[in-house]
Amino acid sequence: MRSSFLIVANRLPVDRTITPDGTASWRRSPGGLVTAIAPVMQRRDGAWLGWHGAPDEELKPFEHDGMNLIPIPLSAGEVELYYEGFSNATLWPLYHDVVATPVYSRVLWDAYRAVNERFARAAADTAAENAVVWVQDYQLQLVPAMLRALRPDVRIGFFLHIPFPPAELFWQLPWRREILEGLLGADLVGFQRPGGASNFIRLCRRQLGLQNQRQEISYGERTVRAEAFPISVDFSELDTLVREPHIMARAKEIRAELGEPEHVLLGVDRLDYTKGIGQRLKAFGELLADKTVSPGEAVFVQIATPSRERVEEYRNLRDDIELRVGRLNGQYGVLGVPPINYFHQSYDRDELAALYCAADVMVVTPLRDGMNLVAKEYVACRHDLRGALVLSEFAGAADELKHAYLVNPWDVDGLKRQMVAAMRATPHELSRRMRSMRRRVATYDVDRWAGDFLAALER
Ligand SMILES: O=P(O)(O)OC[C@H]1O[C@H](O[C@H]2O[C@H](CO)[C@@H](O)[C@H](O)[C@H]2O)[C@H](O)[C@@H](O)[C@@H]1O
Ligand SMILES: O=c1ccn([C@@H]2O[C@H](COP(=O)(O)OP(=O)(O)O)[C@@H](O)[C@H]2O)c(=O)[nH]1
Repeated sequence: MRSSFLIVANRLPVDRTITPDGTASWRRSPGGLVTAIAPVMQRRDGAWLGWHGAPDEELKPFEHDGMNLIPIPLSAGEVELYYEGFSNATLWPLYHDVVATPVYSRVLWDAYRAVNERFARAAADTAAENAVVWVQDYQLQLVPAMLRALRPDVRIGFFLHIPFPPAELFWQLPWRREILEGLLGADLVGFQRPGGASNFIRLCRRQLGLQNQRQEISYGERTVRAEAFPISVDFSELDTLVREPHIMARAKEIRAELGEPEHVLLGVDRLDYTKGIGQRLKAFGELLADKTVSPGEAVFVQIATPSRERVEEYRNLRDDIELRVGRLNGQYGVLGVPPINYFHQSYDRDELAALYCAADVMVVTPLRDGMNLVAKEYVACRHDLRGALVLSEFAGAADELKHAYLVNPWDVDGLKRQMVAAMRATPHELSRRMRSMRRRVATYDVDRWAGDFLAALER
């Protein structure tokens, strides 16, 4: 059946997994893109095209949690070259300020182009006459132009969930022209921050010699708009969830399980080198070393969910983080009281909400991050106006959450100072900051994000 509203993303909201007894089941896909797009899709009629997380498997369209899902197959070779390769070993580090060295390889590029072509064809086959097609993220930057060539009647939006880098970095990419032309196939290109939109406009001028009037780029007969739309969370759903007795009880239980420390600090991230997990552990380790805090008085809970585990940088990162955790616990722990509770596991919404409620200080220290929904989720969960957010200036969320304890994660002393300030803040100070951040996230929630983007696309 054809749809008049399509989401096209690398991932579907669920991954197909095979349990040890051989039965197939579905598990929520990792990351913030799914967190944000799923509620948008559940409230609209339409279909979501994406990969279902299992290589070499062709599946029929199916319904899940009120969403129509259309699986796009990827072979094991394509997973390696397109997903792990060009998407996550080339574009991901390049777009995150080259915090790791990008791999430039023609073989990876060829796979990226071929998979983008498959997504574009699938979208062209599924879109109804004059449909709205909303393409998501860096894995599919060629789809807008490919789809336009196949279906000039449809309206095409594109949203980039990660930062769009400055021209000086983007310039490294041997296929910079092709990527820009791919994106220009859209009618509207959305970014997390205004800086991303202006980087893109500047590159279109420099690389392609195009003219623009503020946000509007003239491209042949068409005009393409480039604008920031900061993504957000389902504020009211989280705000309602954390008032439920089972979440409140679980939050209390978590503090008890941790030994009723005075300060619970929390980190929740995919195990990714952009997230600054090492930097925050270093800062916490130094606070233990100089006895600013003692084990038992302060406990750090770090959830590092498995991510892109076959990419070399991610494997190295895991070794590095686990070595650090082991060393710090070995050096400063006392029997039954490890200062760091580290989990390489994924948790569901209820457990995360309880953890957010149990944490006095949420520590979000990416070296670069498109938005960081974890920061906004923490704010949405703290209707008690307690809790402090330590937030990196390099996360998109820092534009909006100005009353967080803002940090430069490269500055260890600054990071330590802000962690201590957050731990020692008075209830009055905490509520002043939290109230203001909650006002922002409540107003600019995920519905507002999608509504603003789609309204701009329709204009
Ligand atoms: O699909 P994976 O390779 O397992 O990675 C998970 C997702 O990571 C990235 O998330 C980004 O989107 C968030 C929501 O906009 C944003 O808050 C965060 O800063 C980004 O890193 C990636 O962009 C997604 O495509 C992945 O699905
Ligand atoms: O064990 C976990 C850890 C994280 N998340 C969710 O994963 C998303 C992470 O999004 P974010 O924007 O912070 O970063 P990303 O992983 O997309 O880079 C958030 O919605 C978290 O609630 C989750 O469901 N289970």
